Amino acid sequence: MKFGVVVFPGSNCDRDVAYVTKNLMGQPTRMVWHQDTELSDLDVVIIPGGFSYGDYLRCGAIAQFSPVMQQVIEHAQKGKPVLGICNGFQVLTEAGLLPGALARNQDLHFICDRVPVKVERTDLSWTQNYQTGEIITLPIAHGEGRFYADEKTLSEIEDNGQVLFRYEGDNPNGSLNNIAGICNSKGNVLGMMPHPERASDSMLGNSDGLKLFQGLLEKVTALV
Ligand SMILES: N[C@@H](CCC(=O)O)C(=O)O
Repeated sequence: MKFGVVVFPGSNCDRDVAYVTKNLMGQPTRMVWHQDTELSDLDVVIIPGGFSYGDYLRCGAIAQFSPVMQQVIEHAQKGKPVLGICNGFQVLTEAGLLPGALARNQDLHFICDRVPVKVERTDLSWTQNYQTGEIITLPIAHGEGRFYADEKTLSEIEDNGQVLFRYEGDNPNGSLNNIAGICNSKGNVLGMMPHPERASDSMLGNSDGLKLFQGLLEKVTALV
């Protein structure tokens, strides 16, 4: 399975993601510069964390206009997997591939921590290797991670079962309904604020995030 990792000016988790897909999972992985407009060789597109365009205006607000994004949208429209981690999640909401928005954390501080996260749904490839209701620990590092959606959108997200990950216990950033990660209605686009790639190598003391990437290898057809 071939992975593509999108790189914007200011991305800083691109190599961490590639380390997981290439070194830990042994899958072909291509770094995709944001001006690249050819993604047809890829099975999975990952938009990594970081500070694309210096987080000017709003996180992800400028990256959505990069040339690569039109191809990312087409990739998603074909039902192929797209994962946005942290800044990648912000880019996906800005691009309209996921509902809602990520606003500044409620205390207006950048948060860097490890937090318990509950896996809500396990019938999609992304989460099939977890148990429903399992509490995992994942790193977070963001200034704009407070998930927000208007009332109607929020109830649609909940009613459709689009919440895959929820903060357990303390809500670190004020996200509505403790939302940490959502998918689109088809299930093939996932955005999450926690960083699974930073919790994938047991050498770092936590590999709770690895199962998410491994899930993609085993049953991609279950995504749609
Ligand atoms: N720059 C973004 C995300 C950071 C990241 O992706 O790690 C923020 O502060 O909200």
